[in-house]
Amino acid sequence: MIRFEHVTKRYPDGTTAVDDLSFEVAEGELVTLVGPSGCGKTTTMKMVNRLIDPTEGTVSVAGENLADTDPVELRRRIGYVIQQVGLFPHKSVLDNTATVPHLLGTPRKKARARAAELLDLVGLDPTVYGHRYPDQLSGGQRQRVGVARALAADPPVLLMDEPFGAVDPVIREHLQNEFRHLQRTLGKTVLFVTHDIEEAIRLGDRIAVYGQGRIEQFDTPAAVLGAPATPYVAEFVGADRGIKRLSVTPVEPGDLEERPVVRLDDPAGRAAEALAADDASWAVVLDGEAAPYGWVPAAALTDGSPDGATVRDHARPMDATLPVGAPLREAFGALLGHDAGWIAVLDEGRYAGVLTPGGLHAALRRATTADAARTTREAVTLDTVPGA
Ligand SMILES: Nc1ncnc2c1ncn2[C@@H]1O[C@H](COP(=O)(O)OP(=O)(O)OP(=O)(O)O)[C@@H](O)[C@H]1O
Repeated sequence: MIRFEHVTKRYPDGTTAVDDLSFEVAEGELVTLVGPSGCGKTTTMKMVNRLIDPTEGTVSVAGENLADTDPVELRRRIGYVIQQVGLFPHKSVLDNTATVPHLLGTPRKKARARAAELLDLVGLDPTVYGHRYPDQLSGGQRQRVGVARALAADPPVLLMDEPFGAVDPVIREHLQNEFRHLQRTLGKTVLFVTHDIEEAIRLGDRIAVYGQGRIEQFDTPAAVLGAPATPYVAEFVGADRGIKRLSVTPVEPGDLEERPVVRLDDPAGRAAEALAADDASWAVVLDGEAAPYGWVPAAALTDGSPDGATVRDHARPMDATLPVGAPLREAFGALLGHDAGWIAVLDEGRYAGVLTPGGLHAALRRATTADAARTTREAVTLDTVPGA
């Protein structure tokens, strides 16, 4: 959808901001450009809406070479969200959001109706906020209006330059999650600039890690964290990259441990025999619907179960469960939050096994091996991206 081919940008003073850059963003993909200040991220982004033209090379969007386009017309087709939002102070939130469709010729009433829908979509009730002016909003609310406005003309491509940089960390994470969800729902192609590796990881389908004027690695967050292509990337993503990887690695069925399973209504004696046969000290207890109820220690079943006792009489509830596919970070949090040292995992609502600290560790190792294999195997057609 967005394609850079051997693009170089030299400013008149001789600064080479971007040096022979080649990469491609697929349709519907969200790519984050991350790197330290001055490495050329913004210059890259501004070449997509022709706020800057390349010195050499070609930038194209949907197959169209941008050198052949009218910049003003192009910008109406490409949404642009920046940190300083740039809302018109004298226009209401609703009119700010309706600006571009109105410019494009949509009748005012229709443009406003669409604007109201978009405000709703970004979590601002149009009946409450629509008639306010930008200075009557919080920073986070202004950013939301910025996103709504960028979406108003329904552009296939969105460019976002540190859009959430000015809001506090809690609101920021909230906006990131909402935006990610919105982007997936709407299927927009997004190029997103940030200097924050956490943000890049949280949002990106793929991340381009910038060194000076060039991309050092272009890959999925899991691969960048699991197999940094260069020492520079390893340093940039941080010594705690193992921890960060917990956020981007999902729990898979193969990570789970099998435990003996008993039912709430099983006779205690029979359950005790089943555990003894497995030489197990505890079992997972499922309810009548095969959903996890909790666990039962073998000792409780064997010690003093009167005739007629069932597992229910000894079972201990444990309400934390996780679905297959949940990020390991969530699993780790759940493990730490419950004393049990394991957590029941569900596959489409049915009990699938338990995750233990050992399983968590194995899952991380699995992800590393898979990433390493993938990085060498999956050739990326980009000839200026080392390590890809
Ligand atoms: N108009 C200009 N004239 C000369 N040099 C420029 C100009 N604009 C940017 N630069 C230089 O080009 C390099 C890349 O700048 P750019 O704004 O693309 O970086 P960035 O990665 O977006 O940085 P930041 O995160 O600080 O915004 C920097 O060295 C910058 O000083």
